[in-house]
Amino acid sequence: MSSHETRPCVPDLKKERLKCDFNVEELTNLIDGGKEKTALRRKLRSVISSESAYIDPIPPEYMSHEDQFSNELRKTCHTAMLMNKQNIDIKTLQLSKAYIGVLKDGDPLWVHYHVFIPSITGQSDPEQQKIWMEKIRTWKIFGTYAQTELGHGTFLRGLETTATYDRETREFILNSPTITATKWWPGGLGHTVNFAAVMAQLYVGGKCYGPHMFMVQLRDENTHESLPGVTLGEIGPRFGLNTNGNGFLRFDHYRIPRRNMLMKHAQVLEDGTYVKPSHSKLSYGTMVRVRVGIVRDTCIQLQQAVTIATRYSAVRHQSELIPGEPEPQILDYQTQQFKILPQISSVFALFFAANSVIDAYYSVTAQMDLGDMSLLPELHALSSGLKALSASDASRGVEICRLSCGGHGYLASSNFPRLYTQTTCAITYEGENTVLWLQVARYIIKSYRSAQNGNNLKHSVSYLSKQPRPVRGDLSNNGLLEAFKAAVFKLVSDTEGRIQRVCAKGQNYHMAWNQCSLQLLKCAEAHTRFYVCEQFVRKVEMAKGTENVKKILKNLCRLYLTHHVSVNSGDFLKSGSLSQNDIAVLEEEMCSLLEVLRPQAVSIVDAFDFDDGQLNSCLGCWDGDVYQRLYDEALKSPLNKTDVPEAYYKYLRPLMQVGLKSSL
Ligand SMILES: CC/C=C\C/C=C\C/C=C\C/C=C\C/C=C\C/C=C\CCC(=O)SCCNC(=O)CCNC(=O)[C@H](O)C(C)(C)COP(=O)(O)OP(=O)(O)OC[C@H]1O[C@@H](n2cnc3c(N)ncnc32)[C@H](O)[C@@H]1OP(=O)(O)O
Ligand SMILES: Cc1cc2nc3c(=O)[nH]c(=O)nc-3n(C[C@H](O)[C@H](O)[C@H](O)COP(=O)(O)OP(=O)(O)OC[C@H]3O[C@@H](n4cnc5c(N)ncnc54)[C@H](O)[C@@H]3O)c2cc1C
Repeated sequence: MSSHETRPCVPDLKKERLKCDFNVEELTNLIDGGKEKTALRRKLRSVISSESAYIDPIPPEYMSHEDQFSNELRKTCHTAMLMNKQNIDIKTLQLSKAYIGVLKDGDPLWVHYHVFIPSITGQSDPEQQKIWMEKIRTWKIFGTYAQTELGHGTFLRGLETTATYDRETREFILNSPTITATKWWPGGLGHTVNFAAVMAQLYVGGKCYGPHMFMVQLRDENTHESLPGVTLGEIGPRFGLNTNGNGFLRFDHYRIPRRNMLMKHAQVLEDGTYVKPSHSKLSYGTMVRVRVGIVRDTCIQLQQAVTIATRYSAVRHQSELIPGEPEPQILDYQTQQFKILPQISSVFALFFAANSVIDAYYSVTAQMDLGDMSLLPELHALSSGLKALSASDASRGVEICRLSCGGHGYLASSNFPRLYTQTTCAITYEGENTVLWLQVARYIIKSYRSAQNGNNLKHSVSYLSKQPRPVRGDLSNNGLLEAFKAAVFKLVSDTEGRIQRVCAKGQNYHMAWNQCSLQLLKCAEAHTRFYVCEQFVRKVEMAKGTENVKKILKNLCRLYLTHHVSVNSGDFLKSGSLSQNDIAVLEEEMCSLLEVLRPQAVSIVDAFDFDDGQLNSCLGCWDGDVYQRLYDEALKSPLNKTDVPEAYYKYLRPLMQVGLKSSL
């Protein structure tokens, strides 16, 4: 049973928690990766929760843009000091769930820790690392990842910032030749960081060698003033993440030493000789790493949203289910269960997928460090697909959770608006989703063709070697995975056939690709969905623990499978891997699973173990005292400081005094 079991809560939630038939703490440990990790997370959380510096002086919604930024910078700097005192690695803290809730609308140093530092460690040679990492460790250098420009974010070969080698002075000259060459978006670039890892087109002896990365000082280390030749600023208010300090940057023939090119993979020697990397896309390595991390991050955002929606749905009563009877908890409506429970299953699907892609990342990069690049294309496809799938599933999931809370879900005090803006931007950053889906499709089509030519395929696409033949009527988990394979195979073979047909009509390959890109997107998503389903099934099969926790996992896994078969039933029918009757049986099973899981829903989300400070939501609080919290939060509005606001005297009263002349 949960350790929270004895804390007071409203009767509805008490009743829900008493229904719990599994060990909540065991599920928490599973999600954390073991008992010790739960203990560590809670220890970190208790350090964080006891810090008065993290209390916002007023709700940030009521602060100016400038004050919001300053308040978050204050907290992020306090964290650095605190972790230093406690001898805790700040990157570990930031990736831990323990830190959730401290920064409300973005961390101006997030890109420094999780994109800039990995760029330095992953892209510079040992000598460069030694120099720069020392300065990073001693807080002399804070940096960002400056790649995107006003004119180009996706198409990196189209970047316009140039880094031209001057052999005489052994320097690179950085320049922004056009307005569209302005770096635009990098987190912290506005007014926080003093350095940046800058992606620029490398020119040596008049020849362009494509995008390469450079370590560039932007501000004076003592005064923090921008250096001559560098123009910096903030890009203005955004849909969300308004305190990330996203900035712009222009160079005017700005010189940096030759050794400021990051030289782990490619080099420019003093005499201007270019030494090429062992794989042309190694300079894109940071992006692969961050895409992998995003899967885990979006999963945690969805955990917060489903916790809020589930608890609120247990507390909220509305309408009549049976005429004349008391209003039921809205969680008793099947339609409400259908909004929320598939999102809970999605959390677990993303959780297992995130773990598996993180493992793949470390094992492939270890091989790459030994010089074997053969698995990079598969890792690129896998990380791109999972980044795209997790970002779009999680942001859709957060929005469904918000809608499931009716009007109150629209209030800032529900915390849904922030959660949504945090999750939806992951669809765009680190590779826009459509673009990444097309990268996955490219890998799948290439693999399919390679198999047609008799070659062996890498593990994740090996099922594209030959037409899978699922056993008709086998609706077990393995049976459904086989059906998935057959459905994806059919999508891929049809799409590849269509590309060939378009080409046969005289169209060039690239135009044919574009004409088939809607189907290509479908192939990519279906392939990635299959991967996620397979990981879910296998990880649940392997899960250790008590029978009741395993039962919860099995039911959630089954809900995930039946839900996604139902949503994509057309693909299964077209491939002949499932019949109409199979689909009807599976949809009925999905509805029964909603009923089976409903009594456990509150306890499952309790297992995510967020405290109220982290959820920051009137609707999702542990005790369920929703209405009092909503009322108290409304009273904090500055407009409620006076009964009659000043705006009344300025605008409304003069209008009322004039009166209406015409009788409309
Ligand atoms: C283990 C990890 C643990 C922890 C990680 C830590 C934390 C992360 C956690 C969470 C994040 C949470 C919050 C974040 C808050 C704020 C935001 C923070 C950061 C955002 C930062 C950014 O957005 S940085 C900018 C990102 N920009 C992009 O992603 C640009 C997208 N564009 C591209 O990647 C490429 O240009 C392209 C793929 C679209 C096309 O490239 P290009 O035109 O050059 O190539 P081609 O199309 O011609 O393809 C050539 C072949 O190369 C293959 N390819 C392409 N990319 C790669 C790659 N990266 N690796 C390997 N191979 C690659 C391509 O497939 C082609 O192959 P072929 O064989 O088919 O020829
Ligand atoms: C919150 C946030 C933080 C960010 N942080 C950073 C950062 O720290 N550093 C940094 O360098 N950048 C950062 N970025 C920039 C981000 O990486 C880019 O916005 C992203 O890569 C998308 O590029 P774009 O904006 O040029 O979109 P575009 O590529 O212009 O996309 C616009 C539309 O065109 C479509 N499109 C583009 N190319 C193709 C194609 N080949 N095929 C089909 N459709 C296509 C897209 O699908 C999309 O619908 C950040 C962005 C955000 C929102």
